[in-house]
Amino acid sequence: MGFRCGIVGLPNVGKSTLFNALTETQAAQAANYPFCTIEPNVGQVSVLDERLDKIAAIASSAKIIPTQLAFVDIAGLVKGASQGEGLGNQFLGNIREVDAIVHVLRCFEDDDIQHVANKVDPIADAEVVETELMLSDLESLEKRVPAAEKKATGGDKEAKILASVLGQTLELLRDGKPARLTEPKDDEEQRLFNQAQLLTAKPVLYVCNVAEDEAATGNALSERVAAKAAAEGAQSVVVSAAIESELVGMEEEDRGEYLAELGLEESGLARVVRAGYELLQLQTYFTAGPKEARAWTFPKGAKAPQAAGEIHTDFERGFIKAETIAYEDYIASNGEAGAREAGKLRQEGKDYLVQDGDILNFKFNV
Ligand SMILES: Nc1ncnc2c1ncn2[C@@H]1O[C@H](COP(=O)(O)OP(=O)(O)OP(=O)(O)O)[C@@H](O)[C@H]1O
Ligand SMILES: [Mg+2]
Repeated sequence: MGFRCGIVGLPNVGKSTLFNALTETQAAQAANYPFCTIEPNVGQVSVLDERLDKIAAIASSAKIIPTQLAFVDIAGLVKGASQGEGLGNQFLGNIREVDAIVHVLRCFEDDDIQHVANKVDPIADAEVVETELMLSDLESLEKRVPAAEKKATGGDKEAKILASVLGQTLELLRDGKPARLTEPKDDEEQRLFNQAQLLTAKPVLYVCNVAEDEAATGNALSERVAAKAAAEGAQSVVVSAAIESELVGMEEEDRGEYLAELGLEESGLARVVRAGYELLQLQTYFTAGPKEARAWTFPKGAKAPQAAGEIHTDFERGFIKAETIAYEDYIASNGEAGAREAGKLRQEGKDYLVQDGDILNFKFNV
């Protein structure tokens, strides 16, 4: 099971256009009318990483397999969703299932494209969506906190911890602040907080969808979004979904030329994927051999057996050790044989904290 980023936002802001470009398919129907998307579409997106190409060149790998991140195109959310308005509850349910939120904000003017509030204002738009998510969390905690408090008076230890941490969250929400700002006191509080699966606890990336000629510079609207993101500990990127959807159909060469013409160094999608990866606190390790060089995703802070489990559950179950080469050492020693000679190939056990960029070879026995 992989990590999933849910693309959310008001209707008709460019979510499906972005999703299609991301997944390089026309799987999601992008059209100029609100509520065009009802069932969420899921797409796997490759995470580009130049380290993988370098490793593959050294190992003379026949195949290169990048790691992937899943994006989900969720239907547009409107005011009143928490009360079941629009396609309300279904949307909130879809959002609950993702690990991070990619919030698309319309930052382009175009009289031909209808805006549900008839005005382009990304800050107001962002607040509409956030308010719905906060109301949904608030409603759920208004029930759960008193229930936990009642159980706690009966002597239930876990309920006591739950009441303490979610009580703090409830105060924040009543103050109009997202659950994400909760500060659990210890690991146990953190665990129970995570288990509560609140919508506003999820990390957020704002995608400012600008007009084609503003993709390189952003505009006054995207600057306001950037300021909002900074104040909330969220992130933001400037992308023109219109450009991205044009890039998809192009040959590699034309693509480079077109990007240069627009004053862009790389496609906005690469930045969205990278930001999504960071948002989820994900890191990458590699496996390399003549058959293939492959990147694998693991959550930051994972130990060797858990990272091995990303390849196969048997690797985790029967884990013996991991032969490990740090990325810089692998490059400097020109591959595994050189690293071994230079004493840079380490034998690591089950408590090893896997580092971003590690080249690993797992020994296991089942
Ligand atoms: N940067 C942009 N500049 C101009 N037009 C754009 C831009 N991004 C998207 N559009 C146009 O806006 C319209 C709506 O896009 P899209 O269908 O992707 O919205 P959506 O957010 O998925 O809507 P819904 O919530 O209804 O599913 C489309 O006509 C699309 O071509
Ligand atoms: Mg859509």
